[in-house]
Amino acid sequence: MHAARVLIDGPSELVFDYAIPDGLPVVPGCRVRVPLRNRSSSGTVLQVVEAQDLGFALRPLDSLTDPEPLITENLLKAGRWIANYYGCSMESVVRALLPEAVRTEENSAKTRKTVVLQGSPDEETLAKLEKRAPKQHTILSLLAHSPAKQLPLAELGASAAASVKSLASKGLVKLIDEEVRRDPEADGLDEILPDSPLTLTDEQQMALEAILDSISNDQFPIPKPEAPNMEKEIASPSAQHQPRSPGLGELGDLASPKSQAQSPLITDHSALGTAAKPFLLLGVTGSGKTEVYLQAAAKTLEAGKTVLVLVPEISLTPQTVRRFRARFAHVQEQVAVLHSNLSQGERFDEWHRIRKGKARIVIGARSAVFAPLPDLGLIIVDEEHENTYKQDQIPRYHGRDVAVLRAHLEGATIVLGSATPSLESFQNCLDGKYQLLRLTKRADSHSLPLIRVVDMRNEGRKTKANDTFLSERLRISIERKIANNEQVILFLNRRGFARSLQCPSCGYVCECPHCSVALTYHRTDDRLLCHICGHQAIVPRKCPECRDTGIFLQGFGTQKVEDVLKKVFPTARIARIDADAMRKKNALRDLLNAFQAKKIDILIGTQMIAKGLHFPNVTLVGILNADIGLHVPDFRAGERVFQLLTQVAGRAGRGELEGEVIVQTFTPHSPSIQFARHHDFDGFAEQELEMRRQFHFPPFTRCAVLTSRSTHKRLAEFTLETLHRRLKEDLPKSILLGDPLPSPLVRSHGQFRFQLMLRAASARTLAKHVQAALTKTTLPEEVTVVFDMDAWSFT
Ligand SMILES: Nc1ncnc2c1ncn2[C@@H]1O[C@H](COP(=O)(O)OP(=O)(O)OP(=O)(O)O)[C@@H](O)[C@H]1O
Ligand SMILES: [Zn+2]
Ligand SMILES: [Zn+2]
Repeated sequence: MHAARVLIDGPSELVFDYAIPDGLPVVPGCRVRVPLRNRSSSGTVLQVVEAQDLGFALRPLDSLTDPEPLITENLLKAGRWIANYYGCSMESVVRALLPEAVRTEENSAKTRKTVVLQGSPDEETLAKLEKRAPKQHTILSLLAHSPAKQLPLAELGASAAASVKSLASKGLVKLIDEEVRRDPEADGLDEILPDSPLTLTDEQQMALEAILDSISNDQFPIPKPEAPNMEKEIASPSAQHQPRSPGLGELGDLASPKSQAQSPLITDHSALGTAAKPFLLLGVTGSGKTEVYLQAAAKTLEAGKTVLVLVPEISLTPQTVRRFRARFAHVQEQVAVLHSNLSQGERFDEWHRIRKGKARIVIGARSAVFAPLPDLGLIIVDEEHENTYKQDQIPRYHGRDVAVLRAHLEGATIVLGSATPSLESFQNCLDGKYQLLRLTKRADSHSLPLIRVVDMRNEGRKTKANDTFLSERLRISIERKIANNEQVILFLNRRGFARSLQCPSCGYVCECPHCSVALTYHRTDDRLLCHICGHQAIVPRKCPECRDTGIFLQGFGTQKVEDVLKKVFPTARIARIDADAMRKKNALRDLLNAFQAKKIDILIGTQMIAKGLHFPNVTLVGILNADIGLHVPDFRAGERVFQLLTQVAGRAGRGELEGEVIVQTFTPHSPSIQFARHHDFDGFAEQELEMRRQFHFPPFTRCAVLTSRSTHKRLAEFTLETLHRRLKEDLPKSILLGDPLPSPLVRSHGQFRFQLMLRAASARTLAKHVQAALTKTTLPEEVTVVFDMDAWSFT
């Protein structure tokens, strides 16, 4: 006899076996109702197992909630891998796999009463009806003239029900419950004009052909990704930590002990044909990557397969989404865009449309990686370097890496695209794990914009105190553009909290001698601290380089910039995009539309405006403070600044007019700025990778962060110190263990936070060791401990 191993919905992570009643087609991934103590509960079947003889009969499960499994076998496999690798509960992963809207039964499909004509009535019947029941006659002729020979009951008038009932009793019509789609696009969206494929440039053509070759090549073996044995996200016993449940540890199919591969998820690359490798499409800004995606997607659909497109965030990439809609306007009903603001009902319908293969091209952010597309042929991850792909809540998965895994499980082709790929992905190309495709020229054959670097160390003396962020050069350029009716984007690189010390006259920044990241100033005890290794330093009263005494804390916000600019350019129309200004629904869309329509001269923004926007009339992009992001306690700081400068600069000169970029900085010689200035990704990657190798950072190690949080500062600190001591016992040589330290953002949401960083060549070794330490430690009730594998945020 077989039993279903069922994960019960709810936070307690309970797993129980239930007998499967005869004839019930229960397979892994099915949703079921089961008896639990004296009530009924819902759950997900993780496995179907041989029932053991326990000396008593297993309780049978009650029923299947859906006729078919909601989670496909491949997604269930991916889910198990995520639970293991990121050290979170399978329950939390099932929550990610099945959106709330799909799990709760109240959202079930919306239907409407519909009247369907049955055959065609003979003359005699019609004549009789016309005389005796004119209303029934009218309904029949309406139906006969409707294209589908059916009409919603509601459209037949208020009192049609009785007539329809008697028509039904005569067998002339049938009343059915027709499923209707709650169409998220039914109202309010701008009209989309269909467009057609462009003639590709040679580079685009070569990239497309490589991708298409891989799609038509079906020999795609199933990989064994590295799966460390982490159990779950760990919390205090009362809050989240529950005794280990049966079933979750048994991950035989994925947890291959031999797998040792480091980066994204692929173990034995020799087993994969060359065509099967993930592609990294490295194309300079404006090189036409999107056109390559569009044509690859079209071919995939033609081949009868489906397409998944991941973007960093739907609301921030409106132009990319619109281009997909326009290209596939002729099969509009096959496109699903998974916005975060879909209603529960809409989400339910879109999800089922996808699962049934009705929506064959899905566009969405991170969580769309779990869209249940059947026959997946192609996955595109646009702007693959974006940190929004890393989820910062349980389960803390990386959407791009899960996409790579999913592509392998499904035998699909995957294309990661960016003008500034992550060093993780680029190193995978150097290692031969990914295949690099390059677009080196802008598609419209315009040249990349000229980037000028303004040394702000010389500006302080020239300008008045209240507009020190605006150099002469930038001010003059803005004036000129406005006079010419051209548009300007000003970009403010902002980090709210972590402050570094920088000398205003020479630009010197206090850095950690061991880690080469900026030291963070802690006001409370007036000291500088390295948030990676714990190195401490006293605050210099004079600049160590130039002896200037004005060494200061830097940072100003978009609001202030806007105020000052309004004074400096009183006639200009100025608008600001930042998280505060964009709280209102559609505010971003309206503002971008206004900018497109040239109703705004100067647009000020933060990181938000760095992503794939395309405004032909923008001829000047100013970057006000290129340094800020450079001096945060994060080993990816230099990489982020390079990415931001390159992406932002890429917004200039995308039309007929030539573009100009002005970068203001206190550290004009920093490599991130210089390489960005020369549009030199390879140069940047080479020197940055050398630094990463030397200091043992990713992609050469796996890096995880262990954080303790509590409203009681001392408790949080003490807990992490205890964990640190445990971690030090029998520490494997290959693990680099950092000190327990206050987080850069030490207090957040009323909780005190302490963290330590772990690095190792193997994620598995790392996770195992952490798990062992946690098992040995009893966590106090009020403390939450969070494990973040492949951490992307160190705040
Ligand atoms: N083969 C082509 N012929 C003519 N124009 C093209 C071609 N391919 C793309 N374009 C146009 O060039 C512009 C830039 O292309 P696209 O936005 O696809 O580049 P991208 O690489 O995705 O840019 P980014 O990374 O900066 O967002 C668009 O206006 C697009 O319509
Ligand atoms: Zn100095
Ligand atoms: Zn350090």
